[in-house]
This record gives sequence, structure tokens and C-alpha cells, in this order.
Amino acid sequence: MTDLRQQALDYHALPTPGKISVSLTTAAETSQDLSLAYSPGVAEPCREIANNPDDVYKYTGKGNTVAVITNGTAVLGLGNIGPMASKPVMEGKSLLFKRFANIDSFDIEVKHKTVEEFVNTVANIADSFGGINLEDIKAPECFAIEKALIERCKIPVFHDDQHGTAIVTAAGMMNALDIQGKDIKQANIVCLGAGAAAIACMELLIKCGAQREKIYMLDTKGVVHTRRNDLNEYKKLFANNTDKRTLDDAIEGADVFVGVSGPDLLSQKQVKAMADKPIIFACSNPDPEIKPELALAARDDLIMATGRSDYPNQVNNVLCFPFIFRGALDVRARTINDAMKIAAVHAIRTLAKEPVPAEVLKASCEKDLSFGKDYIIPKPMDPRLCSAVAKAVAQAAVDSGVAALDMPENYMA
Ligand SMILES: NC(=O)C1=CN([C@@H]2O[C@H](COP(=O)(O)OP(=O)(O)OC[C@H]3O[C@@H](n4cnc5c(N)ncnc54)[C@H](OP(=O)(O)O)[C@@H]3O)[C@@H](O)[C@H]2O)C=CC1
Ligand SMILES: CC(=O)C(=O)O
Ligand SMILES: [Mg+2]
Repeated sequence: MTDLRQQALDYHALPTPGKISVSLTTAAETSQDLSLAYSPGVAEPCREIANNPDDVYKYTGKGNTVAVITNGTAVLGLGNIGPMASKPVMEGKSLLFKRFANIDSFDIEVKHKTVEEFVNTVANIADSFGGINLEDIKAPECFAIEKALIERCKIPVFHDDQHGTAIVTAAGMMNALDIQGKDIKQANIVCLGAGAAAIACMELLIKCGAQREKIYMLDTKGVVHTRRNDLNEYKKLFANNTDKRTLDDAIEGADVFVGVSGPDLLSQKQVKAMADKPIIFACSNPDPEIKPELALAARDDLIMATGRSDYPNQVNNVLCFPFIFRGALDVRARTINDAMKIAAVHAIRTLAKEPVPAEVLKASCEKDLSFGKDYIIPKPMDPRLCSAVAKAVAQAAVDSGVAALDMPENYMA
């Protein structure tokens, strides 16, 4: 652990502080270059854009740039550590955008007092970018923030912790249920956490066939039920008319556990109390609700996933956000709608059933990977993710009428 700590600190500090930098896409060596890049030449594209605002996509990097924006209130599972302490995570998201989908990205950490102030700040700078990826903003504020920004911005606004997580969770869950021989409509689901990720994951699982009344959601006060009078409007949608009050009560006989809450909250005893062939997605980062070695020591008929890169089955929004934005940007979608999200779910889950190329095995330090209990979902470094997910998303955007451009010819061929 100490070793990982020092390695991680060195990784971020060396050879230069941070993980990303800006690079030039055009020549800037000679006076001639500068007279085009800057004065006087730069005035020409300015005039064009002033006459035709859409030309901003032709003459600037806007169309391939996403802002990663946070207020630092729900940073991984570390909680409300503030905007500056969140910056390594946000630079990390920018790194992932560039590495996996060749999207340029800036991280923006916003200090604010009210939701309105945050929304105004983001809305006022939104036109600079092709899309906005909201990150690590806690519930319930995240819901009002995303809604207001979608209404005010002409570009896609996507809260990754809600929808990126939900898309990947749904893809992995449908595959895991298939492998365990369970029907999503019959599955008893326990969701530990009732925040951004939890609400969105459960809503999307319901769109995929899960039954709302078979979902037991828990927050820091226990089971979300109809006799509680402290529930916000989002939790209320999951309030069960039940006598179950604790995780011990809810986990008894459950088929599925989804953890989007915090570290070490699920015990081996609770794992043993689940139904035959259970599925555990312990997705809290960096430390899951239960460590895989503990869960697998409790029983061997389970499918286990975490949000981390160092265990099998990484259920993490990195499998979604770079690629959903790639597809959205390439057809200039004005929003990311349900059709695009569902298209992403199916593209991700289908890819897990394909043979895994040698380069992916090498990058994952694996000898063999094939669809099954330890491989329910693709690896983030699988280059086919970009083409498969972006293509499905772009097509869904075009088909659902939210794209300003046609599907590019031979897109991702
Ligand atoms: N693997 C992945 O891709 C992702 C994982 N996550 C993980 O999910 C977790 C939550 O993130 P997010 O939804 O954005 O954060 P939020 O702050 O929006 O929500 C956190 C939720 O967890 C609940 N919670 C916290 N501690 C406990 C506890 N001891 N028992 C029960 N519930 C608890 C909170 O309860 P209350 O409402 O009472 O405060 C709240 O409902 C983080 O650990 C994060 O790393 C998030 C996004 C993606
Ligand atoms: C993965 C991620 O976005 C989170 O844990 O918050
Ligand atoms: Mg996050």
C-alpha cells in the first residue's frame, strides 16, 4: 500500500507536475506562421465566425473539446474534499478523454456558494466547448445542476457519475445476470448508496427491465422506505413499503448488490446471506464496499466486480464517457438522450462477448480473457470500445433527431 502511495505520488509529480499538457496542432515557427496564427491572420476566422457562428466548429478546436467540470463535493468515495483536492481526478478524466477517444479536454474546478452560482458559471463559459462532462458533484444538488445546464446549454451536458456509471453498470449487470442464469425482471436488488450514481444506476436498470419494487436502496440512515420523512424527491422514487430497515434485512436473499456508497460497508456474513449465484458490484472508489478477496472467500458462486483497474471486472464509467462524447461530438448532438445511453449499454455489453485481441491481453497483463464470471465487461484499454460505442451512440443521435450532422461516411470503419 505504501509502495502504491509513493508510486502514485511520483506518477503525478514527475517528470512534470500533473498528467496533461496542451500541444499545438499547427506550425508556429516563422513570422509567416505567426502572421497567420495571430495578428493579422487570426482576424479572418474571427470575421467568419462573427458572420456565421457555426464556423466556430470549422476554425477552432471547440468541436473536439470537452470541459470536465466539478465543485469537488463527491470526489470518488473521498467525499466533499473541495475543488482543488479534486484536481488530480479531473486531470485524470481529461487524460482518459485524450487517451481513449482523442478528445481534448480541460478540467475546471469551480468554487461556489449556491447551485445558481455554479450553474451560472458553467452556463456562461459553455459555448467555448463541444461538450460538458460534469464530475463528482454530490446528490441531490447534481440533479438540479444537470437539469438547469441541459436547459441552458446548446451542447451536450452529461453528469458522468450519474449516466456514465449507470450505462456501464447496466451493461455489466445484464451480462452478469445472463451468466448467473437470472432474469432481471425477477432479480432482488440491493443498492447501497442513494446519491448521484445510485439513483441513475437504478433508474437505468429499471429501463433495462428491473422492477422498481424489487429494488431496496439504502443511504446512511438505512433502507429508503415509505415511512421515512427525511427523503429528498429523488430518494422518494425508491421508497419501499417494507419493514426492512438495515442492510442485514435487505441483503437476505438478494440476487444483486450494487455499492455506490463508501469503503468496507458489506461484510462476509452479508455476502453469505445473499441468494444462490449472487452478483456483487462494489463500485466505490478507490476502496470498494467489500474487497474481492473477502467476498470470494465467503462464497465461490458469485460474480464480483469493482470500480478498480487492479481486479477483474472493472465496472467504471471510464468504459463510457470518452466514447459517448466521441459519438456525440462527431454528429454534433445537442444533447445526450436516453436512446444514446441505451445504445451505449448494448455496444459495451456486446463487445464483452467478442474474442479479446492480443494487444488487449497484453495491456491487461492477462494470458486469456473470455466472456464469463471474470470477464463480464470489456477492458478500458480495448481499442474496439471507441469504435463500437461511438458508432452506436452517433447513430442513435442521428436516428433520434438530436444531431446537427449526418452520420459521417464510413464512420469508425
Ligand atoms: N465505479 C464507478 O464508475 C463509480 C463509482 N462511484 C462511487 O460511488 C460512490 C458515491 O458516489 P456519488 O453517487 O457520486 O456520491 P453522492 O455523494 O452523490 O452519494 C453518496 C451516497 O452514498 C451514501 N452513503 C455514504 N456512506 C454510506 C454508508 N456508510 N452507508 C450507506 N450509504 C452511504 C450517501 O448517503 P446519504 O444520502 O445519507 O448521504 C449518498 O446517498 C463513491 O464511492 C464513488 O467512488 C461513483 C461514480 C462512478
Ligand atoms: C469513477 C468515478 O467517477 C468515481 O468514482 O467518482
Ligand atoms: Mg466520478
